Amino acid sequence: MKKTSYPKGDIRVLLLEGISQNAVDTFRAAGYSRIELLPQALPEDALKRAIADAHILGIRSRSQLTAEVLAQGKRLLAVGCFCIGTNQVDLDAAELQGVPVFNAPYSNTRSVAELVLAEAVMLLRGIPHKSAECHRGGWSKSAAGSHEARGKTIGIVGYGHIGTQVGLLAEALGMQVLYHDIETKLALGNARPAADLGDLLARSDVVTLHVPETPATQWMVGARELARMKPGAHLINASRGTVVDIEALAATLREGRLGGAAVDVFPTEPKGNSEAFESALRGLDNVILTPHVGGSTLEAQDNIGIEVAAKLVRYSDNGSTLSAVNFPEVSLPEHDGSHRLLHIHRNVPGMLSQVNAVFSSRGINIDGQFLRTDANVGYVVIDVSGAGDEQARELRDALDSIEGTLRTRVLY
Ligand SMILES: NC(=O)c1ccc[n+]([C@@H]2O[C@H](COP(=O)([O-])OP(=O)(O)OC[C@H]3O[C@@H](n4cnc5c(N)ncnc54)[C@H](O)[C@@H]3O)[C@@H](O)[C@H]2O)c1
Ligand SMILES: O=C(O)CC[C@@H](O)C(=O)O
Repeated sequence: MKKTSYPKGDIRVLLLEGISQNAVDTFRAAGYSRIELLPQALPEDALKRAIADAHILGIRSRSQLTAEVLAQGKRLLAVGCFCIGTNQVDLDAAELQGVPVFNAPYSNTRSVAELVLAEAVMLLRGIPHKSAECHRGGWSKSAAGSHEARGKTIGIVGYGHIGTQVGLLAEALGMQVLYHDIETKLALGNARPAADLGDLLARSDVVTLHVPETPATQWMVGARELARMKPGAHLINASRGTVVDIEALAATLREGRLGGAAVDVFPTEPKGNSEAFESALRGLDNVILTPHVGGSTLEAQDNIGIEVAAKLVRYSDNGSTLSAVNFPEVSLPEHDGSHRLLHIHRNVPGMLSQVNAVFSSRGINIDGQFLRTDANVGYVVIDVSGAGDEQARELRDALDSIEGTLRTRVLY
């Protein structure tokens, strides 16, 4: 294990929102010891205080890392979202602060897909309503409104990692699979693209949403879209709460136009398990309500813990930003020389020549240099041999004084 310039024992890792113990174990195995694991998200003020002391911050979907919150993270090196979605982080603000953000793009995909398929079957059979009646002492043994999934059409909006898995599972049950995506997607199995969203809504018995939260997906299913769905069809949303207009959905369900719905995500979600859940959908028997647990299986959380912690360790130890969601991606080899320096800067012309001048003007030969840029930021990693620790610190200070520098580190 290469010794880092900043001792690992001093690097503070703060993990919020009940992240898996596997993450802690991964950090410990890599030599990190100052790890704090909290079961809940923090309110804004507490989050601002906590981020001020953290070098590495791990969150899930509840912690809102706005530009204002991030600005308190003066020591912050990296953020890990121990989930798929990264909409809770102001990614541009993080990047311009020199902070890469990592996530787990696949580890809970299967968990979401399994839940969605199970909900599709339950809704097609009218089980939520029947179950609620039984709980009240009722007994409506009847086949009316109960359907097999076989032969029915499932319409998948957002045919990405989760959407394609849902499609494959649904096809195994004998369902017809239609999908709509803004990108051209390879159809798996016998799935077929719909002409557009309206076409998908009009032809599906079950519509399931698997898009990310973006300006284009905000309220993408409202009264107009619900009106285009087949009478008696079902809607499933396990994507993000801002994708569906919940009031419009509740009104449509009350009118009896749709058969039912399963909703896992909401425009406003409780910050923790002790906060009350409010929604216009509460009390509707034909709606399955779940507390944002689509990806919450032990299998998924354990895998996510390892995956994201490993990415954070790799960045902290080695400088690699491979698979960061907001940052130029650099995959770095191990380096046997004396020092590795990181320079993160605004992507403006002339930066690299100024960086190189810092080394050439001191007669220091560069062993290896790795540069990647995106529209906002450039990330350059410089490996050198033969420089002493004192000289490495002096090089860092010289790099720091280049105008447009966002962050500089001597990694080792
Ligand atoms: N409920 C949960 O616990 C849970 C768990 C995991 C993920 N999620 C949510 O599910 C979302 C999807 O996850 P994924 O891994 O499949 O993501 P993904 O990026 O693999 O797939 C998303 C797909 O949506 C498409 N898309 C984007 N904008 C669109 C639009 N306006 N119209 C149609 N298609 C559009 C993309 O092209 C992409 O194919 C995540 O962004 C996350 O918000 C929720
Ligand atoms: O675990 C969470 O809080 C979020 C789960 C899910 O919405 C995701 O984006 O992966």
